[in-house]
Amino acid sequence: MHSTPVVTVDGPSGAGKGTLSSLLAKKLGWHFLDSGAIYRVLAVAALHHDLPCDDEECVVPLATGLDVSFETNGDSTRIILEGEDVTDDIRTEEVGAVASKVAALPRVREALLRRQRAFQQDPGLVADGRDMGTVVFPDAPVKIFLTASAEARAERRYSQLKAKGMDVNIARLLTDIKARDERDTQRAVAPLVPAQDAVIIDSTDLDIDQVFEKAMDIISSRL
Ligand SMILES: Nc1ncnc2c1ncn2[C@@H]1O[C@H](COP(=O)(O)OP(=O)(O)OP(=O)(O)O)[C@@H](O)[C@H]1O
Ligand SMILES: Nc1ccn([C@@H]2O[C@H](COP(=O)(O)O)[C@@H](O)[C@H]2O)c(=O)n1
Repeated sequence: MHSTPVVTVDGPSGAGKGTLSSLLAKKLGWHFLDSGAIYRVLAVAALHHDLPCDDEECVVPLATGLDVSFETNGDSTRIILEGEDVTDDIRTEEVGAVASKVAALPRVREALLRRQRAFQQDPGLVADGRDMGTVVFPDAPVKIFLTASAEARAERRYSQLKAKGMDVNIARLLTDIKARDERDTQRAVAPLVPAQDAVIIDSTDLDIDQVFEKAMDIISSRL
């Protein structure tokens, strides 16, 4: 068994996993894995290469040889795919939707396992995703499942995209979030479910500081 500690943060889209995980990683001085970014990069690569995103035979070789690097400089990380900076391109709702399609392919998930586990390095790792506590790091000593109502998550996404100057529609965002929840929870392999030993935080009525405080309490009690 690996001795480097891992805190896993799983949950549905827009629950605040990325925000919480990066705050925790900073506070603890640990590494941070944004596993969703890997699925998003794979989605962009499939789109660039014009591959059918639901065809396992086509996507598995791409996942296995995915030429991606995460270049961290202080607080910012640039994501480079095949020599091209795709940091901003991977964050659209469209790419998120394609990511959830490639993520439903069992052999694609298998092909990305080793790449994700390689992030487990001293002094510790905070891992953000859907199956961090159930599949990728089942022995993690601290597992958090962060959720919020679909309406709260759509509102958060709306504010986030509006702040970036994007033209967004809240009803459409809510529909997209529900569709992504459906795909992520109903897929045959590594569906989105809390690990049996996860602590659930419902952030619907909590601000970021309150969520962070709860998570730090959980970590202190388990480590
Ligand atoms: N508790 C909270 N209250 C209000 N807004 C929040 C809260 N947590 C996060 N947010 C905001 O919600 C938006 C989405 O958060 P974030 O990107 O961390 O979610 P996520 O779960 O990582 O989503 P995804 O899985 O789709 O990447 C961000 O703008 C973030 O600032
Ligand atoms: N461990 C994970 C992480 C992500 N996914 C899929 O990727 C999509 C995009 O993820 P974001 O967290 O960046 O929104 C997501 O909807 C999942 O389908 C996954 O399957 N497993």
